[in-house]
Amino acid sequence: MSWERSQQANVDPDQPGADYIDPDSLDTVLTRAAAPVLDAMAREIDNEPVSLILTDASGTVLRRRLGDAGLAAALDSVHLAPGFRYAESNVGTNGIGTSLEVGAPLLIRGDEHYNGRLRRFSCAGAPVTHPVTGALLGAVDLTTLAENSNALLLSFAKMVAQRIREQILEEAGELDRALLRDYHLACQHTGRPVIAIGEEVLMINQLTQRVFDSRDQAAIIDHTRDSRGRTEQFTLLADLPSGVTARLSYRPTFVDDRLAGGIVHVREQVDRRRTRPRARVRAPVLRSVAGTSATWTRTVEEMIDACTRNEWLVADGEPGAGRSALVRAVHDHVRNGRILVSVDATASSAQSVLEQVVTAVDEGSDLLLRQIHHLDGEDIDAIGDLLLDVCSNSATDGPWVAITLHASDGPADTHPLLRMFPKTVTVPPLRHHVEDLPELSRFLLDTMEAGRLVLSPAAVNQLARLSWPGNVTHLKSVLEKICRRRRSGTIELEDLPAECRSTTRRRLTKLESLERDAVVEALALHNGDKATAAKALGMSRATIYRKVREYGIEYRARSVRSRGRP
Ligand SMILES: Nc1ncnc2c1ncn2[C@@H]1O[C@H](COP(=O)(O)OP(=O)(O)OP(=O)(O)O)[C@@H](O)[C@H]1O
Repeated sequence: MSWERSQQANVDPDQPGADYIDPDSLDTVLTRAAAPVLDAMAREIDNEPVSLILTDASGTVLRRRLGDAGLAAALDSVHLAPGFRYAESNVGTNGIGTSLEVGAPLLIRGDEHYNGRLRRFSCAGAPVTHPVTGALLGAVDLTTLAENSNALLLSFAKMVAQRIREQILEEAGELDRALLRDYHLACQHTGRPVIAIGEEVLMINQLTQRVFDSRDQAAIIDHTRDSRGRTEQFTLLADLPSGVTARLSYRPTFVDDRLAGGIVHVREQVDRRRTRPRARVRAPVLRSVAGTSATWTRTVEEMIDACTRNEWLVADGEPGAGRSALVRAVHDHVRNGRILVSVDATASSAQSVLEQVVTAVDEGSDLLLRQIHHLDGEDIDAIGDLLLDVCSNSATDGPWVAITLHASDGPADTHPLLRMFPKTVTVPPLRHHVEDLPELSRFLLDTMEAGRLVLSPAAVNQLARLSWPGNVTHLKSVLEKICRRRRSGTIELEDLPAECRSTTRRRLTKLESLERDAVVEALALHNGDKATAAKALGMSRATIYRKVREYGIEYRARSVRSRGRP
C-alpha cells in the first residue's frame, strides 16, 4: 500500500528526493517540549549506532541526535538531516513519512524502503500527537544501519513520542495556568470584555458575549487570532460589522521567557453611526470595487480623503486584499481624467521598472507602484531619488503617487522613500470584512460574465467561514474554478471546490491540502457516506472521522428526491 502511494506520488526509486526548508526559525510546542526529552534520550543511545530524529507533521527533520558520530556521513548522503523533508510523498516508504501517513508507529526494515538508497537503513517511526487536541504535531524516528535492525527500536521510538506528549502536557499545564490566572485577574479588575488567547486556548468572558452580537464577536475573535504568538504589547482599532469601533489592547503572558499567550482587553467602543455625520459613513459607490461593510467603507473613505488632499499614499495590506484595485478605483473617482500609470515591480525587471517610473514622472502622470518590496535596496533608493525630485518640484496639484506593500515585508518605516508618503491606509484582509462576501462574489461573477450563476445562502455562509489567506485574489480563483464547471444555476454547498469545504484556520501544507481535497472528493462521490469514502481512500473509518474534524470539512449529503413525486 505504501509502495503504491509512493509510486503514485512519482517518488524517484533511486535518489532520495527530500526537499529542503530552513528549520532554524522553528520554535513550536513540539520543539520546546521535545528538547529536554531528546537530551535525556540522547544519553541513552550514547555510542550506539543509532540516530534519534524529530520531525514536524510534514516530515521535515527538525532535530537529529547521533549516538555514534560515524553514522552522520551515511545519513547526510541520503539527506536524512535537519531541514530535509522525509514525507512519504518525497522519499517513498520510510519510518518517518509512512508512520505520519498512516498515523501509527511502525518499523521499516532495510528492503521495505521504496527508495533503493534507503535500504541500507532500518527506521522506526512514531507519530507525536498533541495530548489535548489530538492534532498531529510530528514524528520521532530512530534510524540505524539495516544490519543492526532490532524490534526494540520501535518500542524506543514509541516511548520517546510518549515522553514528548507528557512534556507537552506538563508545559501546557504550566502555561495555561499562567494564562488563566491573568485572564481571571483581567476579568475581575477591569469589569470589561476580556479575551484570552493561547496556542491551543481561546477564552471569552460573559461580558464580551453580552456586549457584542455574534457577528461582532466573530470579528473580534478574528482580530484576536491575528495576535496569537505576539510577544509585545499593542493596541489596535477594530471596525466591527455593526458599525462599532472596538479598541483591542493585547498584553502577552510569560512564564519565564516562554510565551503562554495573551490577554486582550476590549476597552472602548465608539459607535461610528452616532459620532460621525451620516454623510461621511456612506462612501461613494466606486465602479470597479465592491464592498459596503463598515470596515471596507472606512478604508475607502480614508483613501478618498488622502487622494483628495493629494497626499501620497502607502496602501498597506496582505497580498490580494485589493490594495491596487482600491487605489485605481479611488483615483478614478477623485482625479477623474488624469492618467494613472501602474507599475508592477514583480512583473518587470528592475531596469524596466525604473524606466517606466521615469516616463511617468516626465509626463506628469499619477503613479501606482505595486509591490515595491520586491525590488532590492538600491533600486528602491533610485526610485526614492526620482520621487524626491517630483515631490520637491511640484505644486499642490502635482502628480499623486501611491505604493502598495505589505508592511511586514516592505522597507523599514524609516526608509527615506516612505518619508515622502505621509499617509498609510491599511486595506483589510478579506477575513476582516466577510460581510462583503456576497456582494463581492456577485461582483466578481459578473466580471467573469457568469451573471446567471447564483450562490446559495448555504454556499455563501460556508465561504464566509473561511480564512481566505490569499484574500480577494483567492476568492476570485475559487469563483473561476466554479465558472469553469458551469455558468448558470445555483451553486450549492456541495458544488464548492474541495478547498472551500474545510474551515481549518491554519495554513495547510501541500500534502495536507491534497489529503483534504481527496477526503472531500471521496465524500462527494459517496454522498457523504464516511465508511465507503474511507474504504475508497484506503484509510480506516477512525482516520476519516479524524480528518473530517481536523480539517473542519463541511459535507451535507445531497437530498435524494424520488422521481415522479411532487
Ligand atoms: N473590493 C473589491 N472589489 C472587487 N474586486 C476586488 C476587490 N478587491 C480586490 N479585488 C480584485 O482582486 C484582485 C486582487 O486585487 P489587487 O490586485 O488590488 O490585490 P493586491 O495584491 O492587494 O494589490 P497588488 O496587486 O498591488 O499587490 C484583483 O483582480 C482585484 O480586481
